[in-house]
Amino acid sequence: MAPIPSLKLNDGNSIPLLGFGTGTAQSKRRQEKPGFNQDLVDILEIAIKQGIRHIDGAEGYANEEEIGVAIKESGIPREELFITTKVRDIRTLPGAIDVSLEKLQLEYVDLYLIHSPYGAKELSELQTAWLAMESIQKSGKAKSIGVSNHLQPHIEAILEVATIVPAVNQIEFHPYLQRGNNLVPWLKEHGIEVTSYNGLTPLRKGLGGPLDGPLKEIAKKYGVSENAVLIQWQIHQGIVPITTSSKPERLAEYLQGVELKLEPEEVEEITRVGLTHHFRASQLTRFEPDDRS
Ligand SMILES: NC(=O)c1ccc[n+]([C@@H]2O[C@H](COP(=O)([O-])OP(=O)(O)OC[C@H]3O[C@@H](n4cnc5c(N)ncnc54)[C@H](O)[C@@H]3O)[C@@H](O)[C@H]2O)c1
Ligand SMILES: OCCc1c[nH]c2ccccc12
Repeated sequence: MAPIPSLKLNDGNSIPLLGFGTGTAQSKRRQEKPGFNQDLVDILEIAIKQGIRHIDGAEGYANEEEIGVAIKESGIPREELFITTKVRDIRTLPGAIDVSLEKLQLEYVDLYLIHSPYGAKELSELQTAWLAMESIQKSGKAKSIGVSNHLQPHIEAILEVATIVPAVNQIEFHPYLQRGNNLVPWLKEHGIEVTSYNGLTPLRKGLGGPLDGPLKEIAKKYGVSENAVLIQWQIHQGIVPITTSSKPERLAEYLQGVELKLEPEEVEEITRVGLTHHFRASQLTRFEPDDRS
């Protein structure tokens, strides 16, 4: 399979168009079987063998050690991988990166994110945190720096003091959460790329909603899975989906989504139908819950 294409970030670095998430699919497993998560190492190794090069981790997922082992065991040269981690508590910056790098057994991460703005009581705390993030990038411990779950006011506060514009904002994004179509264009105008999570919500908690029919039809037309269609729907808009699975066959479906070509009318139909509803995956009450993941 051809290498997964990349998107250029505002600092000149490139981010592969599909990321493998380590935060949610494995959380149930962690509760059932605490301790070193060999299942995560195994699926990461499979994902890397299948061509995935972008891994999304976080201090808060408590699995950086496993990611480090999988990277070492994959045998893939470090510079061919794109590794993200996130700081959980901004008050631990800039030292937190050293702890993460030690667990990951890495000299640097490709992308370091502030996991959430909500740990800050005042916007000034976010500004202080951002300056610490800048010092981390300057030290070479993170090639790129960014944020996650930040809304426009959070980023506006950061931009007031920034000498480095965040490269990325990682947010929940799917047809049923397009944020009134405002946040993504605003981020792009400011040179900030978007990586998305919960992108498969219409096929999970949103199952039973108005997108069921269109997704099924489009997937049938191209002989791919519906999640491939949703992945391409994001990539088509210049968004980098972060998704995951513990099932290798699903990873293969996701990869088909990277290569899929959709007609502009198909992308628009998903956008239009998705905009008829608005909810976060975590707060869904409208459709029948789906727990097949
Ligand atoms: N920054 C943040 O605050 C934040 C929050 C949540 C997730 N994340 C990141 O994003 C990653 C992906 O998040 P996600 O797991 O919610 O993403 P997702 O919406 O892509 O869902 C992936 C899950 O859907 C399941 N799935 C795939 N196809 C399905 C189908 N047809 N029917 C039913 N289930 C199906 C998979 O097995 C997997 O468990 C996480 O692992 C984490 O790395 C970040
Ligand atoms: O990324 C998953 C959701 C999330 C946001 N902040 C966190 C901190 C620790 C663990 C998970 C999260």
